[in-house]
Amino acid sequence: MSEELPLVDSNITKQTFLQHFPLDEKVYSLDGDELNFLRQQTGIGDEELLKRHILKVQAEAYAVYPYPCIQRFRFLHFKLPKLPGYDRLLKLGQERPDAILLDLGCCFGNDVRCAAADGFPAKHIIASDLHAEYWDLGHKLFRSTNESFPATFIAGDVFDPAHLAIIPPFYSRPEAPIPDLPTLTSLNPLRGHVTAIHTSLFFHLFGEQQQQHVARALAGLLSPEPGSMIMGLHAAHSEKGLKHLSFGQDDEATFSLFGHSPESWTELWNGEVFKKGTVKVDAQLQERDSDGGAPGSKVMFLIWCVTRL
Ligand SMILES: C[S@@+](CC[C@H](N)C(=O)[O-])C[C@H]1O[C@@H](n2cnc3c(N)ncnc32)[C@H](O)[C@@H]1O
Repeated sequence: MSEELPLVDSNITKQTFLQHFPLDEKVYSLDGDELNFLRQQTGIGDEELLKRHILKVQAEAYAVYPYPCIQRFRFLHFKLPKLPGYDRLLKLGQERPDAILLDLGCCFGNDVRCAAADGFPAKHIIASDLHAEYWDLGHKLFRSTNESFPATFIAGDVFDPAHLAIIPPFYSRPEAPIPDLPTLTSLNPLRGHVTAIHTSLFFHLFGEQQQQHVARALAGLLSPEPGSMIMGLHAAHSEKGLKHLSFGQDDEATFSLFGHSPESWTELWNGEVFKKGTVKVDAQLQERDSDGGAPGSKVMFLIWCVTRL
């Protein structure tokens, strides 16, 4: 298994996360579409009861691993539905009978649950994460079962070749047939068959070489059909490199975060990962609230989509 959170300096440990990100009801926020979605999915109409339900599941998830995004309730907030390629993705789900959507680093899976509610066939959705517990907690959070939300979950480490090995991208249809999704135990049999891959708040967990590794590994899964896409958002920089950012509720520690710029991210996908000219890369920076810094502090996020031409 890879070591988790290699982005943080080695002196920052799980213990340090717990110290700097104590669970705190005050950072709870849920409104608009996300509140309505949670109400609809859970059947809990009362806002206070819903909040108690969420806090209970959050505490269980935090005990699995104390990700700042769990402490900051990011698992309730939509990422995929707000990405520019989302409508195209839903269309692919409707138009391609064999369309498959993969969410990598899915955590509770709120984004793919929204895609399913918006019409992407749930049986054609694969979600994957290092921690299977998060997926189970997703069922608890959304009060669902494998029957009511029949997406396939596959636990695994993205750096484990037995789960996801690096192979060159496909430029013609793979010979191997599409596997029976519910029987999958790793991502490898999906090579060349995945129509759309979503991965948010994920790449920034890793350094430069690991980001390149993940990009190559995902490229080998993507279908060669024009329009197939890989998309997501994560913290990045206006210039490629390592940056020291303050860390924790009180900004008292620092950590270094490797980030691509929109230009270097585009070059990575169009030329290094895929043959130049075979994909279109949209990548733009947006300033957003930081999950890692003190409340109110901002970081740049890369919002991106790689589409097969
Ligand atoms: C910061 S969370 C983001 C979750 C979700 N995508 C979101 O946007 O809310 C990162 C997720 O990546 C998972 N993860 C971390 N390292 C991983 C690895 N090596 N392989 C697979 N998943 C990993 C974590 O368990 C966690 O659920």
